[in-house]
Amino acid sequence: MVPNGENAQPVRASGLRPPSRIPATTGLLEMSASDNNARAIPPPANLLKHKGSALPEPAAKRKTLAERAGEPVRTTQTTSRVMKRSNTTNALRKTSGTHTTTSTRPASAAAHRTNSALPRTGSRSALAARPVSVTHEDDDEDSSSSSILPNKRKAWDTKGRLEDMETLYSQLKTQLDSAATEKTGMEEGISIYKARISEMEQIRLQLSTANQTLTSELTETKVKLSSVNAQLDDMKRSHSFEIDDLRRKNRNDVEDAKDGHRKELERLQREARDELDRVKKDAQEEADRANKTRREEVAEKERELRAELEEERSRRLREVQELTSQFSMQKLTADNDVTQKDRELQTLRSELNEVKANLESSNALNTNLKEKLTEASTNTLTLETSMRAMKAKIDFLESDNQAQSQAFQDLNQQMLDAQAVAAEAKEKLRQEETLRRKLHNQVQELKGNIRVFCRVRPTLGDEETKKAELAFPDAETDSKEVVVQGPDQKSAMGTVTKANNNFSFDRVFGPGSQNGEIFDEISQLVQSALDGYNVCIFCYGQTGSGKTYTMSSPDGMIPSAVTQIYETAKSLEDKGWTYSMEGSFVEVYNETVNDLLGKAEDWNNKKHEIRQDPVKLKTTITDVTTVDLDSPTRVNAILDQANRNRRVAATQANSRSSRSHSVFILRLIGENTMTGERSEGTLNLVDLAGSERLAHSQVSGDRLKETQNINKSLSCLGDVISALGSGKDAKHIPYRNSKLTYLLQYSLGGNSKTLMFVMVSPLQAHLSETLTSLKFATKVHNTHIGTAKRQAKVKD
Ligand SMILES: Nc1ncnc2c1ncn2[C@@H]1O[C@H](COP(=O)(O)OP(=O)(O)OP(=O)(O)O)[C@@H](O)[C@H]1O
Repeated sequence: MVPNGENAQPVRASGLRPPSRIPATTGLLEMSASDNNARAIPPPANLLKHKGSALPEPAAKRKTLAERAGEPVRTTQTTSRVMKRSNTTNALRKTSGTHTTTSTRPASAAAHRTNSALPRTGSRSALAARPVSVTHEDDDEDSSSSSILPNKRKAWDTKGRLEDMETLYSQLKTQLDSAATEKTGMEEGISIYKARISEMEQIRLQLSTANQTLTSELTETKVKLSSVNAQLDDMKRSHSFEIDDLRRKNRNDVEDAKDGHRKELERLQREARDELDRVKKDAQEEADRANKTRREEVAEKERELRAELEEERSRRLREVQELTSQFSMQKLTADNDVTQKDRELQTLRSELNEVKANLESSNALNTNLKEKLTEASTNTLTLETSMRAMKAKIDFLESDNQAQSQAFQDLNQQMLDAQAVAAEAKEKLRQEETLRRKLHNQVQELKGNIRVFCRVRPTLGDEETKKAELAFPDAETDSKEVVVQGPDQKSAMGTVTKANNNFSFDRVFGPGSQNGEIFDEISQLVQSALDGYNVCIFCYGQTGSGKTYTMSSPDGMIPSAVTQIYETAKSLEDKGWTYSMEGSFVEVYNETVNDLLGKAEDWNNKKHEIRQDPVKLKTTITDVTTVDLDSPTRVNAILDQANRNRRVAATQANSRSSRSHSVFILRLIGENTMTGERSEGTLNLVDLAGSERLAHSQVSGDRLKETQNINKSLSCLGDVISALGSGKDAKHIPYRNSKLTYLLQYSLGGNSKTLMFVMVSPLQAHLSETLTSLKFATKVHNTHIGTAKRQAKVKD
């Protein structure tokens, strides 16, 4: 419907015409809905994003009119609803008497104005005029508006159908009007934008003018700055010139002053030299004069002295001549006296010779008489003896001949009896020795073939204050127990307690024990070795617990054993036994056998192999040095040699004794010439490497290898002992798992006697290792190993 004159609105500032009015009957409802919708529509997202911008945003993309016209009915309906809403709003406003000036501003322009810098007037009206999205209310509305047309017209109701057509036409018209209005609104928007652009252009021009002004100011300032810099440079230059001048002047002054001083110095030196020369000359002249005077004085004095000397000499000569004449007179008198005395002396001598001759002849006579007397008494004695012999011969010849021969027979019988008794006694003695050996072995067996002794070393130096709590409850009686107070233990209640760990062994030696006392206990085992058993005594314990002290010190087990063996062998000689003793000393280091009596330098080149003889139950090591122990003192030389070699092999961080096992092997071969018996025993004295368990993670390289090997060999030793204890067959004992156990194969187990010393350090710091060692020793102590067999046989 074309807007009529009544609906024409006054021309607003924007120049837009208001939309045509629609009937007021539906206007209220429409207004509410569209108004609400307008408020409910959020600003487009791109507007929110650019809130801060002062420039107008381009219109949101919307469909062109042509596009909208091409859309189906729904689009048309929407457009018509918008138009209706606009009209309704305007109608309402008109009714309420409110005159708005910008009620028909295009929705897009109004929406954009929300964030634009343009003046905000009538935004609400503009929103009200904006097309809105379809709602359910709109749907209702559509249905009510479509009800304008009768749903069904009779075919013959041409008039009615014509009315419908008209109605549709009027609606289309309204729609076209509305599109034209919208177009006008958009044009108006464009003109506003243009105005705004020109405004902005003006601002830009102003800004560029301001910019130019500022640029020119900046240029001016720069120029000023450069002139100031130039001035500053000038000042600097002039200042430096001044300084240079001053320096030059100063240098010149200094040089002048130096020159002056040098000249003055030269002058003074010259003067001093002249003065010196003059003084020297004067002194020389003075000296020459003085010399001359002195020489003259000396010459005068010399002349005087010569005259005096001449005078004295002539006086003395005169005196000598007088004395010579006196002397010749006296000499003459004396010569006369001497001649007279000589004559008297000759007379006396002849008298003396005469007396001497008389004496000699009387002496010779005396000797002659004595000899004759002795000869006579000897003759007398000889005669007496021969007379007595003659008398005895006469008596014997006169006695009974038969009694004589009886006495002879008795004597012979007595001698035979004595020999028989002696033979019987010897046999008894031999039997007793055999019995003693048997009984000794029985006693050893009763004690068990593996025994464990514990030794606690004393504290040394300042260690007294660092002691752990160790007690020996039965020290006065059996000496078999040791109690070790464990580390602090915190209970759940927070109370701290210390547990007592009780250990019991075959014998416990406290810190006061001496090596001699300990040897008394093991001497029986040494005796067993002499009797033909294989014996193994080893010391187990952590580094510094006293293993080497117990084994190798001068009164330790090795020297004492050798001395005992030597003494016993000597005493057994009476019983028909002769012994030979051979010793070798090896170390097992990193699963390699080294000869401690060889040369340490050869250790890397010489390989020693362990060979087992299962028939003779004998172990030998190839290429190892064997020493005949023909005297007990020889053992000291052996120990010294071994120590020297170990010192050579030791490294800075590694004392060899703590990191290797040493084995002193003593082979004892006894033969009894009386009985034909033969025995072969071996005594192994082993000083094990430090048993402290080092964590592999703490070490690397050579030290790691050492640690692994020590740990391995000690655990193999434990395995062998426990396998022996479990009564396994010899074939299943893991001797081969380490060089140490393989070396000791025939000295550990059923065929031998074993003694283990567990060495204990008394220090608190070593408490944990102490407990570990004692627990290991307890396991060994609880092991029962089968009966030992003697390596003895009767010679063929
Ligand atoms: N019973 C003891 N009486 C006096 N001193 C002792 C005794 N036992 C050990 N010592 C001393 O303690 C120190 C350590 O002893 P020793 O060298 O024998 O220990 P170790 O266990 O053999 O150590 P390593 O494993 O390093 O060879 C030495 O100085 C030694 O003289």
